Amino acid sequence: MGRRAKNKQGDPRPLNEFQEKRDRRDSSKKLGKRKAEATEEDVTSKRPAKKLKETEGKKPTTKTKEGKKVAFAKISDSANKSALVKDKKGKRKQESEDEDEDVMVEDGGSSEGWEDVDEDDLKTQRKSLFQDSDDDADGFVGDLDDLEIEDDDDMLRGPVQELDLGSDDEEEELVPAARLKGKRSKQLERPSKIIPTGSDDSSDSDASEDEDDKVTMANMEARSRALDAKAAREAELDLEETQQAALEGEDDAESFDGEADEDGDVEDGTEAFELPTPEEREQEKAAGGPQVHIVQRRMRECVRVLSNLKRYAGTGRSRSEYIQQLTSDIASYYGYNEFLAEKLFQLFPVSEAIEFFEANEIPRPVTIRTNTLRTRRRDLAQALINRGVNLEPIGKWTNVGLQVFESSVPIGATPEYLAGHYMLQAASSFLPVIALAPQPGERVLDMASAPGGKTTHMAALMQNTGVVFANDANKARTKSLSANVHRLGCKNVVVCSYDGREFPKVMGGFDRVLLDAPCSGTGVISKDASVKTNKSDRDFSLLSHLQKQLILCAIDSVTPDSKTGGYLVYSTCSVTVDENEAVVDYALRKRPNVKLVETGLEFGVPGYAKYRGKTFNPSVSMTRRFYPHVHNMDGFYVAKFKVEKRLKTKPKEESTVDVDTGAMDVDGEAEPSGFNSDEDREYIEESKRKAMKAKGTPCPSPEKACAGISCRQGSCMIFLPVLRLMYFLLALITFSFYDFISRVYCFTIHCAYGV
Ligand SMILES: C[S@@+](CC[C@H](N)C(=O)[O-])C[C@H]1O[C@@H](n2cnc3c(N)ncnc32)[C@H](O)[C@@H]1O
Repeated sequence: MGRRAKNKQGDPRPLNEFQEKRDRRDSSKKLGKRKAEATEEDVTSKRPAKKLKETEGKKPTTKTKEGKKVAFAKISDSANKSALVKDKKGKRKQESEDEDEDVMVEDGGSSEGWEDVDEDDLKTQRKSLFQDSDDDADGFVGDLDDLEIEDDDDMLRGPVQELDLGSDDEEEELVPAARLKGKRSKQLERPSKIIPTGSDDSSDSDASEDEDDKVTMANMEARSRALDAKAAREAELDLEETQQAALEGEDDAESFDGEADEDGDVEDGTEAFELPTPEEREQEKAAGGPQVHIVQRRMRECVRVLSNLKRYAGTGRSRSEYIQQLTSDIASYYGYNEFLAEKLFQLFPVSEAIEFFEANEIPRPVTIRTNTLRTRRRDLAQALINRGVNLEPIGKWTNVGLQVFESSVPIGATPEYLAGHYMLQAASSFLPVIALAPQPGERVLDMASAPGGKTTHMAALMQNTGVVFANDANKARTKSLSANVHRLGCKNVVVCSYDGREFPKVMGGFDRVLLDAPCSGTGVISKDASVKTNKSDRDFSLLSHLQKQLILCAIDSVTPDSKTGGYLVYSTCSVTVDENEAVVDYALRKRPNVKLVETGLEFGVPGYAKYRGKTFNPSVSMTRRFYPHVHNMDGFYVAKFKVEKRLKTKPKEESTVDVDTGAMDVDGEAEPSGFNSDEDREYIEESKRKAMKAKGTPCPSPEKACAGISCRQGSCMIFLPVLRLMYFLLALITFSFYDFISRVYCFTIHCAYGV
């Protein structure tokens, strides 16, 4: 429930609150505690309509019991217990279906909680939803520029799948001989809903029993007594089970986290966990991969051991061996390639890493952005509610975002959508535009803009004044960009298609530039699971290199003389350090005329100023990271730069800087090039020369001909005049020599013949 509750739409925690929570977490170090906290959040993040329903004739005591039963079902280690719980759950469902509905709302994971919102609820919502504007918003959300309408159901289903590291037996029951073959996520083989529903098969059994044995006047009294006795027995069992669940829940939670309790002691009787031997691993492989429940148990054990290696590690085993086993199991359990599983695992403390991987299995909420060029959020919400769309403002941090919970119409094809009243857009995509804060009348560049979610947002903030150059290197993608620009009625947008690295040569002098860079997409794995397997070390190197080139060109496109701006925002939908902090740090080193400034975003985790032995510029902590498991939005990164006038001094020599800061370079080698100073000119000249050669045009000048061969621009500047002088002298000498010879010849002729 803890993780599920966290992934439920809730207010984005502001940075300080998030940090407080982290501090609390660090001090308590108990998953049990996290669960308790999450429960509180869960209650506060419930939607108004459901709250209304809960207060109508519900039995809170039963609700609590049910909730605990769910927890028990999840964490139970015994197959018998598990079966018992399921059986009993079914019975309870028969007794009261309403109760189940409440439980689901409370657990916050299931769509059923919202499926039967009736007219009255909708009316109540209509009245209350926007009366106090954003103030009642509890939300946080995900990216949907390319939302498939068929996926709506999935997107709306809510977070019901989760790694249940303590429910091995249930898993076994459902997938008896499931083995981890290949890279397919085992999440897919898990039940889509852990929370019991009204359609539970077992719920019917009692009914049929009762029907067989018909009620007559004669047996009525006896039956009634029997039913009373049965109810009393069940109540007793319920109580017993609830207490047991509470106890085991705590135990399991602690053993999952493997962390010490409040006194700093660990559970008594916990034994060391022995890793499988190489032979055992071979056997496992030969048998077609480990079974799901074995992997789950091993992951849980490794997490526990890593929390206190000294105490729980097997004899002679090192931390790295447990980490290796854990990342390998994460890779097979969630379907990642081992390289990426390890790369992402390294970003977080051990138990948080599991939460991150879990969150990637859950779709982020559906969100839309009101196009203020065409309508107001309140009017849009009303229009959509009238069409049967169940929605709510996203959160206080945006006054244009709406989260869609449920819709009886395809949200990407309503008349309002077609009329450009909104954009289907992930909440994370709002962030870089909010950070950039383009002003009316400015000249703005969106360097990598297709399909235009952020471009159209900027145009709206600028109230259709000034100009936004919406560029994208991919011509095909500029079609959807243009379509969106037209649909949303943006009149201040110019669409163009250049490689971003050609800026500012093609045009420059912008007040603000947004570089929403092409990236690996490790922040949007819940939307595109192919990222799990198709990214290699080389991809990250190439992307990081491209991002470094683009960011320098983006910086150079900003005019430091801007009266109102002079800003660049760099963003990615990736969580890796190579694509984020390393790129930002590189830009700071290569362009001494820029500095990082606060993004102005109210929440987000500070960027890494140090990471795995690398030290970046300390100001990198001003950048912001966003995570699915923390903010319930796509993984995202935002950095904001202020561009100032160039100083005469040259940027520090790369090698020195690398030694100083230990910052990462492309492919781990010396940085190949930026687009900068004398060094860059050489590369530019070379590419010009190549382009001219390709066109069959002769190279226009000796400088250009020699650029890119081996000489540097600086040495050419000295060498060429010397060479020219030598030619001149040689010519003079040659001329003088010929002149002398011809004179001698003339003199001889004159003497000999007297002519
Ligand atoms: C993350 S997407 C941009 C999303 C866009 N900002 C939005 O909000 O809708 C990155 C874009 O960069 C474009 N791209 C890739 N390489 C590029 C380059 N060298 N120059 C400019 N754009 C590039 C891709 O075609 C892609 O559309």
